[in-house]
Amino acid sequence: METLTLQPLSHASGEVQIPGSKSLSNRILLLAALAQGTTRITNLLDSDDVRHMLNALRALGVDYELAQDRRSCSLSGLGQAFDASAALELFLGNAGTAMRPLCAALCASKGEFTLTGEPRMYERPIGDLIDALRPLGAQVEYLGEAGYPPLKIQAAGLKGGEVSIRGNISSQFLTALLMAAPLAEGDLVINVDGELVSKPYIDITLHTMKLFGVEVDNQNYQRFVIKAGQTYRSPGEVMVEGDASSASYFLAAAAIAGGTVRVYGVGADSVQGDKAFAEVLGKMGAEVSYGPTWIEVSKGALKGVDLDLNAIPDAAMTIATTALFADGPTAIRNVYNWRVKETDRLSAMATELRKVGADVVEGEDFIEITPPAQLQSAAIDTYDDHRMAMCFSLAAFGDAPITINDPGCTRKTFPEYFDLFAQVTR
Ligand SMILES: O=C(O)C1=C[C@@H](OP(=O)(O)O)[C@@H](O)[C@H](O)C1
Ligand SMILES: C=C(OP(=O)(O)O)C(=O)O
Repeated sequence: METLTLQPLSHASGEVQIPGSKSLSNRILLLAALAQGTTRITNLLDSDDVRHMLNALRALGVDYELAQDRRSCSLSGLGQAFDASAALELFLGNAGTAMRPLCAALCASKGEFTLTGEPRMYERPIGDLIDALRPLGAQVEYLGEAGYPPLKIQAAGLKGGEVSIRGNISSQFLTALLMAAPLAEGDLVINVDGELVSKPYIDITLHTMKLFGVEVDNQNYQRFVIKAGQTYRSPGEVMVEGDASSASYFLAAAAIAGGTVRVYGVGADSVQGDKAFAEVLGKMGAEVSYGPTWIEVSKGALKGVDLDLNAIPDAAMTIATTALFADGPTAIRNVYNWRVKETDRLSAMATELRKVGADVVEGEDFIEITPPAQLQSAAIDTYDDHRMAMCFSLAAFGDAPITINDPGCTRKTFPEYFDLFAQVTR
């Protein structure tokens, strides 16, 4: 296994151009494929999750040309749902933003599709989405455990109607249903059953659908109405915003170490909920300013916070390691679904924070972190979770070296992370 040892760091400053958003890249690619017309996409993310979407679209007969650096793409939309004459198997890695939305869009298409992925994908639930799709006519078979991929879809389109979907495990189920809705034969009414987690990701979905010409009547995130007769139409050119979750590591580095870091590509105008990460750093005591397309953070004396971070589950992981440098304990609450992401993130986070000396309470849906007087040197296991690798790079701001096991796992969303981190912390 590859490892990377970070010697103790004391400084972070500079400017970072943040690569494209995973959430936006995969939504834009899917809607561009379904839309009428050609879409020219710039600042596309080049990472495993996006490659899985691109490979699936190619197999589904979508024509596109990628630039050599894979960061811009010209894609000819089908102007309709997918239609495959031969049975297809699509491998989607561990990309939730590919598996869930493609599953719904394929149910609304024609053909026989088998959706596979990495072993961890087979432990990540999808049953709530399938339960919502079946009353609309979807024929889905679980090839392994019920409620989980791999799946076999015998697709013959979706009818309209009124359905309920549970939102307490992943917002991606609702996102998937929303994006497939215009492909259904009639009006679709979606009722959210119970709590909806990760709500800002629904805003990203509605924003992207609107960009492609589809209006959704959002009734307080509890009921969504999508009128039939709407078709996705290409807006022509689309630029993908920088990834707000990827920005969090650099902003946290500035808050911890001193100096000033400005990230470009994501700012006050961003549609991504994770732009609010910097506000959390502000509550911890950092100095924060926003421009339309940038965010800047400088050091303050950091104090612990006690916050519900359900709305920003990805960036919340960065708060967990930033908490190592606060004066006093930090609690991150209402993050049960950390358990069903790339790994069980509550358990992984607790285990690795203890290795550097923190005192940690792991609850069913929360984590409390009391920082040690001095961080200990440790080899951090990353559990094939890009965010474990990235957020533990911040532990190197203590006085002891930190080894990151399998740093290459950042390829899921941010292959060049450690190079950029080295530039900012040099
Ligand atoms: O829709 C999206 O793009 C995402 C939604 C979130 O997942 P959940 O809704 O499962 O929390 C987030 O953690 C994931 O990285 C991306
Ligand atoms: C949860 C994540 O990914 P996915 O899109 O696979 O759900 C993540 O990137 O932190």
